[in-house]
Order: sequence, then C-alpha cells, then structure tokens
Amino acid sequence: MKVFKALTIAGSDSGGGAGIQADVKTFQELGVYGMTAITAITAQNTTGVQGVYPLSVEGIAKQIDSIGTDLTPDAVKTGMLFNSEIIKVVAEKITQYQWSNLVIDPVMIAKGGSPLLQAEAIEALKDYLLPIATVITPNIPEAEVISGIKITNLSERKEAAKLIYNLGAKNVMIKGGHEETDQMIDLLYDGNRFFQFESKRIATKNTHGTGCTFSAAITAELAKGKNIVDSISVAKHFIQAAIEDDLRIGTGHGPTNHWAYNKRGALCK
Ligand SMILES: Nc1ncnc2c1ncn2[C@@H]1O[C@H](COP(=O)(O)OP(=O)(O)OP(=O)(O)O)[C@@H](O)[C@H]1O
Ligand SMILES: Cc1ncc(COP(=O)(O)O)c(N)n1
Repeated sequence: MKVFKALTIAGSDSGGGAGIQADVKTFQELGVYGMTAITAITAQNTTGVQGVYPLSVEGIAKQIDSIGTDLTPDAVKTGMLFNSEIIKVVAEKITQYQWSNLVIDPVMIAKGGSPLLQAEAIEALKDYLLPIATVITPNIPEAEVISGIKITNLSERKEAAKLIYNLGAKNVMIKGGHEETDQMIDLLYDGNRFFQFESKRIATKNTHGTGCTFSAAITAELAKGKNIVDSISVAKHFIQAAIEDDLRIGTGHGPTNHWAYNKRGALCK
C-alpha cells in the first residue's frame, strides 16, 4: 500500500482548531500521513490569541531539513509564516528539496483580529512564495492586500484572481467565507478558466480554522495525485461538513468538526 505524505509548515494553535493542529487532523481524516514544521507557537483559544512566539529561522530550517533528508512529502502547505525571514527560509527550503504540489494559505489575521503576519512580510510573500505556488488560497481581505484592489463583488474577485495569477501562482482560489451572501462561492482561476465551488452558508459563529482546514484538505488530495479541481471539490465537501456539524466547544468562536466528513452525524448534537 502506498502511503501518501503531506507536510504543513505553519503555526501551532494551542486551542486545536486552526494552524498545524487543524492541518494534521484534516490530513489524518483524508487518509494522508501528516508531518509538521512549526513556524510559531500561539497561545490561543476560541476567545482569541493571547500570545505569539515565533521560532528561530534556524529551528524552522532544521525541521524542514529533517523531513527533506528522510521523508519526501507528496504535497506541502504553508499557513502562518509571521515574518519575511521565515517566508524566505521556507521558500528557499521548498525550492532546495524541489517539492511540488505547494498550497499557500496566506494567513494574515486571526478571526479575532490578531495579526499573524507582519505587514513588512507581504512583499516577501509575493516575491518568494507566489512564484512557486501550485495554488494560493486567500480569503477576500487577503486577496485585496495581495492584488492591491478592493473586492466588493464577483467580477472584482475575478479581476483580483487574475492580478494574483500574474504574480506567479499556478492557480488562485479566492474563498468566499467573508461575503454576506446566502450562497457561499469559492472562486478558482487556473490562468485560463474560472471555476465556482458553491455551497449554502451555514449560520454559525464556530468557524475558527476554516481556512486552515480547507487548504489542508486541498493539500491532502493533491498528495494523493488528484488534480486541482477535484482536490478543491473534496475540500469543499470536507469544510462544509466540518462547519455544519460544529462541535460547540469553548465560549468564543469554536472550531470546526474534523470528524464530520467521515462520520457524518455520529458525534453531533
Ligand atoms: N459560514 C459558512 N458556511 C459555509 N461555508 C463557509 C462558511 N464560512 C466559511 N466557509 C467556507 O470555508 C472555507 C474557508 O473560507 P474563509 O473565507 O472562511 O477562509 P478564511 O477566512 O481564510 O478562514 P480562517 O479565518 O479560518 O483563516 C471556504 O470554502 C468557505 O466557503
Ligand atoms: C496558528 C494559526 N494559524 C492560522 C489561524 C487562522 O485561523 P482563524 O482565522 O480561523 O483564526 C490561526 N488563528 N492560528
């Protein structure tokens, strides 16, 4: 039996709903062996972020080297990278090991408003990571920052996707979670065509870690050899189930349910 392996290079969320914890849970549920290189420790729960402690560039490089010299991942994702030094070393190592199937989730701000990427790092993200990305998965505010244009409707989202594509990413997926519409539309641009992935908006405050979970599911499916459209299609079903069957733990914005896709109904309510 071939074991498919995925690596997440991201921050730790002590509350377990986002970051590397969400990624590894998602990999596991989708049948992929998960590996991690931690960029920062956050003290975090459903009420917000209480502390951010980035790791040294040396410590991050060493973790990636440990994986690169022994366990070749079939796909890699990045999440919280915090500053430009971390972005540079991560891009350098991914290039050194010639890893393909790279999913960039350009995490900038936590749901509660805490910055997870320093403003000075935006240019490094564009210069070093976008050119090697198989797909980048910004939400609407992140797409505005990267493209430099305001997004108030689907046609502006399409324009932003083209601008981001021109920065070097092979595919651009602008998520619709921040739009106030009943129908949730995630938009993919592959440089040639637009694809829409649609679902019903679920009325819940428990959406902590949706972006991490969604991009981790795309990564897991790419690791298994699926193409980008089929990978996103599975990820969309995975996140819809995880939001719909929310766990209702914690007093703030609770996590999604990573069990839901495989065990629909078994643990809920
Ligand atoms: N209320 C909701 N109902 C259904 N789907 C949702 C909802 N909120 C987010 N999603 C889906 O979750 C995925 C992540 O989208 P979102 O825009 O929330 O990402 P994000 O803002 O990067 O997440 P995060 O804040 O966790 O980083 C997308 O597929 C989006 O359509
Ligand atoms: C370590 C880490 N990575 C990513 C997020 C984004 O998730 P959210 O926007 O749902 O808070 C987070 N809160 N913490």
